[in-house]
Amino acid sequence: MSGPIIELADLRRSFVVRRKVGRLRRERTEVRAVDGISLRVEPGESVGYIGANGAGKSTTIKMLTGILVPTSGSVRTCGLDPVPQRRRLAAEIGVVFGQRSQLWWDLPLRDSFRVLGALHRLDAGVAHRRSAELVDRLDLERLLDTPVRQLSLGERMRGEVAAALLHRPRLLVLDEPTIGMDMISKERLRRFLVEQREASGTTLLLTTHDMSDIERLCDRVLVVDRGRLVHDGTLAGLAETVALDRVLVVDLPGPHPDLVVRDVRHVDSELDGQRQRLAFDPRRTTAARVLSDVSAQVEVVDLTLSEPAIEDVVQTLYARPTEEPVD
Ligand SMILES: Nc1ncnc2c1ncn2[C@@H]1O[C@H](COP(=O)(O)OP(=O)(O)OP(=O)(O)O)[C@@H](O)[C@H]1O
Repeated sequence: MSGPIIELADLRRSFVVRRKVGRLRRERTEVRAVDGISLRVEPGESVGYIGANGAGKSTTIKMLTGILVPTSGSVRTCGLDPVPQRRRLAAEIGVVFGQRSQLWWDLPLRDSFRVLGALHRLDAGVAHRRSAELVDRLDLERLLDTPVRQLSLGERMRGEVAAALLHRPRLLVLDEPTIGMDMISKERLRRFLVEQREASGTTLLLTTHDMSDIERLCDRVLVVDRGRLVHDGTLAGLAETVALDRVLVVDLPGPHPDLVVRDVRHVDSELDGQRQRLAFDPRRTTAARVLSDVSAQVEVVDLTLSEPAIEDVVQTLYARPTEEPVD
């Protein structure tokens, strides 16, 4: 099938909530969770869908996966109307929710894969071959007989991703896939997703609060604010629009006065200057140049480079007074 994988046109979803006003009165208020979003995602794209808490990300995902009916506008996923064609859509998409499991808590992973294969009506031989391949690639072999509730978060998420890919969906939707995971588990999962995309051309749509997920996985970033799309472009384009400083943290062998480096703002020092934070605008200089200038003054024993948090990027974007929604 050709055509876009996701197509939203003026999509809206409101909720009526009852808010307490004063001590006794309750007032009905309309929350516009998604407020007129239009976009297309083409096959093979990898798209990050980001925004602050309550921006409308999950509501959008629920509509494009058929969990929630839109108030108005249209949504097509893999050419299908998600709610009425939910069963057909299930064959085309895989969904992973970081905070919710699609696996059976008391069953070993192996059995969950069997049940899912049957639900997708896969031939037993095909299901076995596919799960064996995913088990191998996601390093799940030694965990197959462990009940899901006994798995660590990172292990369970690898199981979730395998489960979501068992039927070879064209679109994989990941809602906060790395939330709560340690660095090594996050990196492992990201590497797998990059490989998956290269090998199978799976389209990825993910929401995350972790900038590194976007950096490693997405070539396009959509930013949503109060139900409206406020950025659609590359991460580099977003960084340029927002122009947030990056921060280089350097550890020195001993106490040291505050460093003075060109194109750098000294943020703070700890331990009598043994650790110093240096902020720089990536459009004016690079981490390599800052490091080289610091090394010319003093030995650097360790360093880390921190990226702006998604919350900061998004907040700065909203704070721009001339910003108009793109749709
Ligand atoms: N079932 C519901 N009933 C009432 N209000 C809802 C419902 N679901 C979502 N909302 C409201 O809609 C808005 C958008 O919520 P949504 O969960 O889509 O945000 P989000 O961007 O996914 O946030 P987070 O990053 O915190 O997951 C919020 O104000 C939320 O309170």
